[in-house]
Amino acid sequence: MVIDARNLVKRYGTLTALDHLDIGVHEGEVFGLLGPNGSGKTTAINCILSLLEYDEGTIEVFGTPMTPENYAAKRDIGIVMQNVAVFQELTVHENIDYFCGLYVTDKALRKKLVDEAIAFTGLEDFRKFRPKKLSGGLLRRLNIACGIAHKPKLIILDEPTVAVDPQSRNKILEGITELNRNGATVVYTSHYMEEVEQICTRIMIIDKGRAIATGTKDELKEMVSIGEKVIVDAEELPDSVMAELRMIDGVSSSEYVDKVLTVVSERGMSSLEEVLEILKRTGVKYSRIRTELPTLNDVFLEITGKELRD
Ligand SMILES: Nc1ncnc2c1ncn2[C@@H]1O[C@H](COP(=O)(O)OP(=O)(O)OP(=O)(O)O)[C@@H](O)[C@H]1O
Repeated sequence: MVIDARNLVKRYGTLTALDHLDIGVHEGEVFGLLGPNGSGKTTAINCILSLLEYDEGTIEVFGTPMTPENYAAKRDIGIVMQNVAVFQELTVHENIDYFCGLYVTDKALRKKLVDEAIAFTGLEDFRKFRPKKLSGGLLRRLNIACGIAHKPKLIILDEPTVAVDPQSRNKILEGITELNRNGATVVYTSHYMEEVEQICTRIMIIDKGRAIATGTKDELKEMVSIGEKVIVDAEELPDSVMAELRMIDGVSSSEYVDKVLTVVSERGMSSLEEVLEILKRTGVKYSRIRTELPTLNDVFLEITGKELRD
């Protein structure tokens, strides 16, 4: 296992930020830590990296106990923190060279690695720029380049796309997938379920410092009792039609709010055909129709009773 953290407890005064949390990350995974703001993602990462003391538990990284002095392990870890941490007085190139130089002393090798990191993050045109001249998205890309230039075996990214424009966000997500394809194990924290679904091979959903579910996105979605949702924009919907919709075999709930009809089926069931048949037969005027499969938000909602994006 690349990371084997067991029974982690971290308290800040009376607040328990990590509550007997186990995190196991296997080689080659893109492991997603998904949870709302304040659920303990950053705290968990900081404990794993030995940047933060914890109250209980054990942590091994690359099979060795993780301590602040475990430099052998640290050399093989790339960290991209939530807050951009670069030197304002250094250029893009100098920043990446500085961080890479913490791990790589051979100048020729370092030059090659820095150039690769610049190309990888698409910063070629900004080599000589200082951070304050960069947009938010480019700054994030610089932050990533600084964390990964030395080609670490394990890359930990803590919410690297917060407040990033869609173009940079896509570039970042594609880049992470590519790093993984090139052999890095990745730990990715986020409160955006779409991102985690897009790039992570296995996901742990956490809430209040506790793991509430772990698995592939398909495994997690199998945990929810609902199946497909049919969503229809309809100007008007008489109660008699609502009553008929509720009678469809396998429908677990239906509601009509703000001119939007939502019919939810039980797991493994679909009601699209019947919904359409009833709407047509009863002459209900409708416009847009779409279906949605369960999301990770539904998993979160069903287990915790609240939305992931509170
Ligand atoms: N230094 C600290 N002192 C006291 N409480 C803290 C400290 N750092 C974090 N906390 C609290 O611990 C809990 C977990 O915070 P943490 O930052 O790990 O969550 P997170 O999931 O990373 O959230 P975010 O996405 O907002 O960073 C929160 O309730 C937070 O307020």
